[in-house]
Amino acid sequence: MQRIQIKACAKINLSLDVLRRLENRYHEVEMVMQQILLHDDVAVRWFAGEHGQNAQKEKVEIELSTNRPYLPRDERNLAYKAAMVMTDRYGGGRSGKIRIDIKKRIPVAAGLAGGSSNGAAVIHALNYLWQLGLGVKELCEVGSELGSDVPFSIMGQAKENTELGLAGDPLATHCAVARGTGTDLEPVIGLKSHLVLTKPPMGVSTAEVYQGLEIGKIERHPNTRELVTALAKKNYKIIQKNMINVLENFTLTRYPNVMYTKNKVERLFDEEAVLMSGSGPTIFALCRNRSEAQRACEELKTYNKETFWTRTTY
Ligand SMILES: C[C@@](CO)(OP(=O)(O)O)[C@H](O)COP(=O)(O)OP(=O)(O)OC[C@H]1O[C@@H](n2ccc(N)nc2=O)[C@H](O)[C@@H]1O
Ligand SMILES: Nc1ncnc2c1ncn2[C@@H]1O[C@H](COP(=O)(O)OP(=O)(O)O)[C@@H](O)[C@H]1O
Repeated sequence: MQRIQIKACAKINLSLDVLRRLENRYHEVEMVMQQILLHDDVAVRWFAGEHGQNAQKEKVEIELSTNRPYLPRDERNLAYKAAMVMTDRYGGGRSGKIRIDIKKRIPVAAGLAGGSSNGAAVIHALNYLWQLGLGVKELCEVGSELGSDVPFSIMGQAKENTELGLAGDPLATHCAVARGTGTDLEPVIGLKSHLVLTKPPMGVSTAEVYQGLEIGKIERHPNTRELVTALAKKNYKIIQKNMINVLENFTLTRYPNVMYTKNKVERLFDEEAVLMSGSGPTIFALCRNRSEAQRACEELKTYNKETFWTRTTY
């Protein structure tokens, strides 16, 4: 039996712009995605079965466990689905069992790509355990079959999980500009910051938010180029000025709980350093140091149980 454990990190969107609705009901976006240290632990074991003639008859079995009993443990789980996609593509001639154990910390349906990070981790794990020798570009291509956020998770995990041997790959990065449907990724210099994240006790459907968005009525768009330059120059004033998420207005208006949380966080911080991540409902704030993040976390925990202090990865 061979085993690897992967740090499946969450992401935040430092900016999120929607440019247009596409014919396939997806949307063309332009966003800056940043990996954060808050992570799930994804352990993957490969029990090789018999080789030779028997291998033809046997196939690859997949088994999954998680500490969140309400999550599916079959192909509806992105980690399980990732194992299926990898088996379809690269499992030919192999027989045995893939055992996936997920210890979740990242809140679910939160705008933090928790599920995507689990899928990405399984793709990395099987590339490693099966010694496929695939680079980040090829792994991202597999990941894009699972979801729009999966390729970024693959790039981030390649940087953070050095034991995978891919940290030097040109596409391994903590931060990227995402274009197209979110899978066309350009590595950029990221943000070094402590953070507090807080999620009201509800989930948000990404599809509902995109479908509900009225693109013509968006009032403020982020300037992605300006944001990328500001990140490279560590110009926090300009970074904060461009921390705009065009999905925020829809989620805040539709869910008063999220609006309430955002107002609470804004009262603790400079308003410009506070933003909703992805389609929500998690609200994050940039903090000056760890103790500020810890203090804010204590305070916000009294409103939302799912409140964390963490930092970006860099
Ligand atoms: C909004 C973002 C920002 O990073 O993240 P989350 O809030 O989900 O974390 C992403 O664009 C979400 O990525 P992800 O959650 O992987 O989306 P997918 O599974 O690919 O798609 C879910 C649904 O969202 C809508 N969708 C997604 C991506 C996109 N560019 N346009 C869309 O309209 C589609 O309706 C799709 O059916
Ligand atoms: N491994 C997983 N972890 C979390 N959610 C998962 C997983 N697999 C499938 N899901 C499903 O995906 C949906 C979105 O999950 P998640 O990735 O946490 O949200 P978001 O994209 O908003 O960050 C949830 O409704 C959940 O049931």
